[in-house]
Amino acid sequence: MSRNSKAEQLCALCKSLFDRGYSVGGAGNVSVRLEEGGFLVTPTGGSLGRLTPADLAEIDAAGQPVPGPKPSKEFAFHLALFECRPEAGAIVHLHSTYLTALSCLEDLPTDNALRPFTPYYVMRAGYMPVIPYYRPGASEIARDLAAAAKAHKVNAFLLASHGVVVLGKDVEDAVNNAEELEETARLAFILRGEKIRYLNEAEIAELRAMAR
Ligand SMILES: O=C(CO)COP(=O)(O)O
Ligand SMILES: [Zn+2]
Repeated sequence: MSRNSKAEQLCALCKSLFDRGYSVGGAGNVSVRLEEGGFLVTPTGGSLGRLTPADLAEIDAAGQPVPGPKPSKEFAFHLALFECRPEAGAIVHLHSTYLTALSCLEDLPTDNALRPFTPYYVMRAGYMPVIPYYRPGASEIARDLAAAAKAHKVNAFLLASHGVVVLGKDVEDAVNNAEELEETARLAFILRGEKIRYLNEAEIAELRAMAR
């Protein structure tokens, strides 16, 4: 897909996320890998609901911002993930309500924030390791995400007390993964206190094989 089509698609899907309440205020950022090298990233501080291609920031293949709109303060973690996960074509970071609520729970298991109880969570995310809390924009987020992305071949990471980071083959895939995860977190809260039938190891293994 050309740079212009990717820019148009990124803006359209950011608006779609904003319109449905997955992002509010200036929260969240989205990036896409360009075929010619480099990346487009949403600008810092702006709403995801009102972006045009001219508002997008560009990072060159060497990881340096191209003169123009200032990239998200989280672009370092987007780059770190693109570097260690060459199959990822896009990254979505959201403060969506239920995933962020989940990220605020004390004593989350660091290897996986959500034990699987539906198949699409396993197929789209795998599971969801937790990165400790750091202030937004801190370089430690990039460091810890890179380490986690090397150790766990999954598409989603929960940033403690902050939000979620989701990978996908392209922007559409990353957005679909993020939507599925938010819905899974919502279900987890709806089911709190209920006796949940979790998927068993054989069921999870079958789903992981399908997702490959
Ligand atoms: O979600 C955010 C920080 O974690 C938003 O920051 P940016 O506006 O710089 O992308
Ligand atoms: Zn954030």
